[in-house]
Amino acid sequence: MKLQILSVQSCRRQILVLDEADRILDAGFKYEVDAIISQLPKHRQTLLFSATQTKSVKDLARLSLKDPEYISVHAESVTATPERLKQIAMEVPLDQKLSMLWSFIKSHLRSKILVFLSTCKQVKFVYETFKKLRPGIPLKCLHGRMKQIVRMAIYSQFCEETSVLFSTDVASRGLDFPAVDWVVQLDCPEDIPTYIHRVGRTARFASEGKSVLFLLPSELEMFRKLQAVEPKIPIQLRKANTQRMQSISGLLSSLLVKFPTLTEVAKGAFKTYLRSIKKQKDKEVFDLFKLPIDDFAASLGLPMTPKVRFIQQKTKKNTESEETTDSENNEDGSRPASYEKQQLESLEEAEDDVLFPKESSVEIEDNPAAVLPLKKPKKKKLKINVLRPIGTRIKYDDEGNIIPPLAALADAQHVDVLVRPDKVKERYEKLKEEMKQRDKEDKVLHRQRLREKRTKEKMKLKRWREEDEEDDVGFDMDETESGAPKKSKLYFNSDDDADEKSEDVRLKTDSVSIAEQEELALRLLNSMHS
Ligand SMILES: Nc1ncnc2c1ncn2[C@@H]1O[C@H](COP(=O)(O)OP(=O)(O)OP(=O)(O)O)[C@@H](O)[C@H]1O
Repeated sequence: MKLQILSVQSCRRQILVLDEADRILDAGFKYEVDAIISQLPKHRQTLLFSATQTKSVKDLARLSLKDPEYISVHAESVTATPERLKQIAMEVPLDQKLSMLWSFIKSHLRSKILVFLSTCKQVKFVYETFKKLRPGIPLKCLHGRMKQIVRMAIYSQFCEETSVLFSTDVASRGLDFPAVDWVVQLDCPEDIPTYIHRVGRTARFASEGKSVLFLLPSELEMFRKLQAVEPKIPIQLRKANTQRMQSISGLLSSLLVKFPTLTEVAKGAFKTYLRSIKKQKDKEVFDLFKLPIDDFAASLGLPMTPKVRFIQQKTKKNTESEETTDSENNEDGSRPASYEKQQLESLEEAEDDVLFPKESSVEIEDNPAAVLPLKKPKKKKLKINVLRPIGTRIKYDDEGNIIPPLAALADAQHVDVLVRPDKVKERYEKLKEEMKQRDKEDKVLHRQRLREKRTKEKMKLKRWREEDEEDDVGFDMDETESGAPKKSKLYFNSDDDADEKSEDVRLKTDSVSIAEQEELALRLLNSMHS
């Protein structure tokens, strides 16, 4: 909830109206309210509205009220909450909350449900994960980190559509959603007025509605406080039916693996929830150190419990305190009552600078910049321990005797035992001979391969030429223009040796051809004479 001063030029205005006056008058808006009042005439009418009106003289004195009159619309009402509202509280362990909420939504698919959570990151986490798990009803989310125009769009959608809206306390006051069937308070409200405003989102005017408040075992004091309110809040404590509950921690784990960005959202939800508990003023209800933190992290699907500085500091301090001297303890060995308080106070003072934004905003908002410390954390310097003993590594030989490392260099007396130069020389010679022999063998092998290759090539060439000659003999009997017979074609000319051979082949072929021709001519002549 934020208050924005648009213009304070109102000296002629006669009436000041403050809706949700108890909230507007609390410390968070002091600067803005004082600025507005300073611009208004002293003689004016001041109207304050709220379902949980402040009667604090201190608050009212700030407004310079003269003879204030308290008017209650429900003065005759026996209950502080709407008459048609059915209210129940359920004890649910922290690690079962999400599974319980999931099961609740799955069994109320035709209801319009408004779910309240403590922080923006929790809203984001539940909205993103449940959306991916597809419960069978439209889901929406609303929180203080959203722009006003987006918030208005979500508001309109939720007014019109049967759906589930996950929200922070940004929707706990002043918003008039029609026909909300259920208000689910997944996280315990900070105080009784917040409870009344939250449940007031249903059963409005003449309509009916139901609300359920999830309480951790450590938060049951809130139930007793609600019962003690006057006029009464008719709320009943019921046992959760865990048999009908569908556990979703496994599904959430799978989602986090599939969508790694969700892991960061889950970590944010985890941390901001713990921070919100730590920040609560009512320590009778909210006790951070009673929470099953590891189980809570696992229930969000996180594989490991994220580190939370203020819890670690507390745990560390507890461990250290166990080692303190008896002088700090009472005679019976117990710790003085003030000790724990002191520890917590000093811890809170130290953490507040680092963990909480010093904003006037009432909603617990997860400003990452506010979480970061202003000073850069100093990098841990690497220290080299020069006094560390060196050379203590033990080596064993084949027989299991200990060989000190670098013994040959460090201790000349044992050099002979460890390294024998004559043997080394002998070994080198042997290796050298072997290398030479292998080299020789390699050369021979290489030459042999070359020879084989060349022979193969020659053979191939010879075969081609022979084939070519055969072709010439069969089909190329024409003479050239000069009368000489055509030369056989030479396709490959890569080798001198091959050239000579081809010449022989060609000459032979030519001579046979002429002889045949002569023989043919003689036969013709003989046949003519005969
Ligand atoms: N006399 C009336 N006749 C018909 N409808 C009414 C009447 N009074 C209130 N309503 C309806 O009841 C609903 C709640 O009214 P309104 O928002 O003014 O309540 P409110 O006290 O300001 O609530 P809150 O501050 O808790 O949000 C509205 O939808 C409004 O139209």
